[in-house]
Amino acid sequence: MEVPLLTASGLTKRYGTQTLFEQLSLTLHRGEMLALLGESGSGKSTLLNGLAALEPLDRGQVVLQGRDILALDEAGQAALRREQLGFVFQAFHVLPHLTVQDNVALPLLLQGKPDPARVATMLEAVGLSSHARHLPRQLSGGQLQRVAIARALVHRPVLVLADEPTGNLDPAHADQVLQLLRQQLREQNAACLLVTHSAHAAALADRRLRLDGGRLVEA
Ligand SMILES: Nc1ncnc2c1ncn2[C@@H]1O[C@H](COP(=O)(O)OP(=O)(O)OP(=O)(O)O)[C@@H](O)[C@H]1O
Repeated sequence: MEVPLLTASGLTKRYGTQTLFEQLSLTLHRGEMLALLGESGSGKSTLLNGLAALEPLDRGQVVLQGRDILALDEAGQAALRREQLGFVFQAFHVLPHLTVQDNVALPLLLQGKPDPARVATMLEAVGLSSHARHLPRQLSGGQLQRVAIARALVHRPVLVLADEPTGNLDPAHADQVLQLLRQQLREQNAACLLVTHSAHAAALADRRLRLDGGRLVEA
């Protein structure tokens, strides 16, 4: 059996006396898209952010390609996020004053590895070559979400963390964005953890887990 890309174990998060989840385990393999479902407030976003050390967990280990993310110091975690992770959120986090191509180029610039050819390839892949020099305000919601996907993948991350990436989109555009994400993951042999309320999005994943009462169950 192939070694998992990511192995998380013992994940525990409490707010005061409330235990959001306790002793959760999770594995992800390369090329895999795993959907994370669960009611509002069940802790999906907290878990997603916890895996990337964007939110402190009370306990747990998150081993990505042999390295325990939570055991790294802050600089080490930031470097790992920059180099190995890609993020897609519902609110896009597309920077309003940068053109589409500059937004997509950002992860490469942050690593000191500018690569205009790679940016052009990603814009082509998401069907936005003709919008390269546009500003975000000139784009539709679906187009913005495609910018976010291009940016999340431009630096070839091994793991993409996506939190409701289609939450703002109509079904046709949601489907387009998800298919695109899938295709890009496959091409790069990367994995994706996809937090979603959408049954349709979940159906496109390889595997589905539900966070329910602090436990992860097959969905
Ligand atoms: N800083 C905080 N202090 C106390 N409680 C918090 C804090 N942050 C989040 N919570 C609680 O943790 C719970 C889980 O929140 P989280 O955003 O992870 O849920 P979710 O499953 O992603 O929800 P949704 O589907 O609505 O986005 C919520 O009940 C929330 O109120």
